[in-house]
Amino acid sequence: MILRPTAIAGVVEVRAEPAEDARGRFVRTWCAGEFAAAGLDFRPYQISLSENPRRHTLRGLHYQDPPAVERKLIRCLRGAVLDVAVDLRRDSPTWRRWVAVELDAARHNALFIPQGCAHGFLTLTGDAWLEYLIDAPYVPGTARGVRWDDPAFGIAWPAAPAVISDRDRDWPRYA
Ligand SMILES: Cc1cn([C@H]2C[C@H](O)[C@@H](COP(=O)(O)OP(=O)(O)O[C@H]3O[C@@H](C)C(=O)[C@@H](O)[C@H]3O)O2)c(=O)[nH]c1=O
Repeated sequence: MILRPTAIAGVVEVRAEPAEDARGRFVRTWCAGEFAAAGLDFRPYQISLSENPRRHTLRGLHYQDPPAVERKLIRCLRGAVLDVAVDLRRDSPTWRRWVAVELDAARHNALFIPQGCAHGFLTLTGDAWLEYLIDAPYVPGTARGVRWDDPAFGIAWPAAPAVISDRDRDWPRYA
């Protein structure tokens, strides 16, 4: 497992190092000790699955305000997505900057999103499944959002969404 920092502090791509033999592959996808060694004290509380049948489905951009903050590790179990994190920490040198990482089930890579960053993704294939490891319980009504196409961020999505929820289309602009 290789933890690769991105341009946003705390947003980390986790690259897998599969062990392969005649039977197939064995892939470590999270390890408390290896995360701690990289400065990430991340202990999952719940695991959730997001199934997206159609290509160019967009979900996000979502974040949580204190005290309902969460950190999450996101991996594509099937298909591929462009996964995006946006830095909403006003005291951060990369405030309002974004990073995008293609998560591909065949590569087993994942993206770690710290608290204070918004997250969203666009599916690049049909039938894209995302697994979330999240360090907090789900509390309905605590999700916040910003718009995927907000000019405050200028995210270079490779395509416009073909499927998006009304809620995600209508999030307020970031002030
Ligand atoms: C997020 C979530 C939703 N739900 C329920 C609520 C609702 O009935 C249904 C769909 O919820 P949502 O519309 O919020 O799902 P979705 O838009 O996929 O929300 C997710 O988006 C991505 C971008 C993230 O980063 C995630 O943290 C999460 O916010 O699932 C849970 O039971 N547990 C959860 O953790």
